[in-house]
Amino acid sequence: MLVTVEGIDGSGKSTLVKGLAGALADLDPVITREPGATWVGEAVRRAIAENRDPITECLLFVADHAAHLTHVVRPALEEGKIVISDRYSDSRYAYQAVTLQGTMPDPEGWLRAVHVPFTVVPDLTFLCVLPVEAAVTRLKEHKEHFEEAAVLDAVQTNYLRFAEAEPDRFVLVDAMLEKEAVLDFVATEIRRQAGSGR
Ligand SMILES: Nc1ncnc2c1ncn2[C@@H]1O[C@H](COP(=O)(O)OP(=O)(O)O)[C@@H](O)[C@H]1O
Ligand SMILES: Cc1cn([C@H]2C[C@H](O)[C@@H](COP(=O)(O)OP(=O)(O)O)O2)c(=O)[nH]c1=O
Repeated sequence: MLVTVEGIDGSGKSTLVKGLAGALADLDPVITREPGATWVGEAVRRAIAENRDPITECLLFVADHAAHLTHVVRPALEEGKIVISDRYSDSRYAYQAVTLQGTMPDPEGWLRAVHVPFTVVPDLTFLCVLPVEAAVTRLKEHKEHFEEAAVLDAVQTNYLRFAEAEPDRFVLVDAMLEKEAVLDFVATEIRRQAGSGR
């Protein structure tokens, strides 16, 4: 079963995924992430730091996804493992649809067409949702971050649109709850879905 965790920067994804490793230890999940599950992530970090060309950056994110699938996701799924990924293809559809605006007519359509022939669609996607101002406050307090509030707002609007279009795959998570409550909600839902044989 492939589970992904999505949401804007500062929505609590990394905290949640770390918590899931402990809370679901008996299910022996493979915990992974995009970008950075393979060496390609280093090229992505460099592209983000240099902040030059959005198409180059986007294609590096896609390359990171391809390597992630080949070296981590597919092998683990073939072994029957539960795979939990902190970000996955919906991050591209949500973020690059914004960063590629003005470079081509229909960035989201292009991104989806690039992924479809080789990606593995998640069984379950948790979308961590919170007011953009709350995410920005958390980020300012605790870590470096890359995106402006206006970008994060557009990204979150995209994510919510995806969730509405695929209600069977997406589960909305109230990211304003206490960390423990978020973890408990998501861990319970993963156990329920794993038990139903997804
Ligand atoms: N539910 C929560 N309530 C309050 N603060 C949180 C919560 N979850 C995470 N945080 C804090 O917010 C910051 C960003 O969280 P993080 O997990 O790194 O987000 P992301 O991976 O989505 O960017 C961290 O300092 C983290 O401790
Ligand atoms: C995976 C992915 C990430 N990103 C962005 C989101 C983040 O701003 C940045 C780094 O991702 P990440 O390290 O997950 O940041 P955070 O933990 O703060 O959410 O890259 C994309 O723009 N497209 C993608 O496909």
